[in-house]
Amino acid sequence: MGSQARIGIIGAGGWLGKAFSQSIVEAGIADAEALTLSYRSAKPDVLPSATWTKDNQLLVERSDVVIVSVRPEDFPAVRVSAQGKLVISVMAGVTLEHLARHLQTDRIVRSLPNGAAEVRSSYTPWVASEAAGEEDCRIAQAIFESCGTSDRLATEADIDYFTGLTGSGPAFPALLAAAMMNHAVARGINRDVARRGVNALLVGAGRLAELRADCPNDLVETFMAYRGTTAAAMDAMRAAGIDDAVGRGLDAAFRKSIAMGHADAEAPQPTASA
Ligand SMILES: NC(=O)c1ccc[n+]([C@@H]2O[C@H](COP(=O)([O-])OP(=O)(O)OC[C@H]3O[C@@H](n4cnc5c(N)ncnc54)[C@H](OP(=O)(O)O)[C@@H]3O)[C@@H](O)[C@H]2O)c1
Ligand code: PRO
Repeated sequence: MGSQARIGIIGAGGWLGKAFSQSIVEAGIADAEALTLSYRSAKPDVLPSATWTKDNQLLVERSDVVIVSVRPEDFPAVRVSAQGKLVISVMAGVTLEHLARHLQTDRIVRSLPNGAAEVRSSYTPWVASEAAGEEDCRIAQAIFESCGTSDRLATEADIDYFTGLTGSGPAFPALLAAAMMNHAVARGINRDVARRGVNALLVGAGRLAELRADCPNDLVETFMAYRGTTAAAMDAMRAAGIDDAVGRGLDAAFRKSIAMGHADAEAPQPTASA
């Protein structure tokens, strides 16, 4: 499809929809003029040369590839027929089977990016339906790589697991950083200074990980080997159950993703209309 790909994004006014529409143009996968972007409330003030619409069926008709980027609870209200089109979903917990039934196409890629797509640093795992062809998979992978890195996974259950691991993932360093900042402020450190310090270490840790590409266990051992302040802190955090807490969190995210898929299966069948 090259630069002539006609791509539609349902929910293009949202966090991921905006990131994808911009990264697709930046990467030269499609010109802005070849994008049809839908919104529900306010028309976003980006990509003015794309076609913006509230009509999702019109979007489907104008597109070869349709990306669905609404929240899972809003998906039932997206009543379109995408027969014969490639659909790429970024929605958490919405199964391939439900996507095919609801959108009336068997060419589906189910993916799970993360919020770092906004800074073109998402990690996006994906799976494809049996009917999705080689060219479908190639364009999907190119779209994901326009805003970060990506892997095709073996099974749909793996996507449910990665929904917590990397889809929700950027929230977890943020959770750790919030705990650190709260601790510093409780110790009487100025809030702005604590925020700058903690934000800087998040960015620095990310850049170090990018540069060294070490296994996280190796990085932990490198710090442990000093047997100094860092090891004292990490020993205390482990003794307090940090590994168990993280495991419980990832299990909870996996269960939630599966439960969302089951809820979909019980949802009433929509009637296709614009
Ligand atoms: N953000 C993440 O970190 C992340 C990571 C992985 C996967 N996801 C998945 O990605 C999807 C989008 O997430 P998000 O964070 O981008 O959510 P978001 O910021 O809330 O964006 C969703 C957008 O969809 C719009 N919308 C809802 N119904 C619509 C309709 N019928 N037609 C057109 N637009 C419609 C909403 O419009 P309004 O302005 O009217 O609400 C909103 O702008 C979700 O399914 C989520 O599970 C998100
Ligand atoms: N954000 C969405 C959620 O929390 C999907 C993964 C990350 O459900």
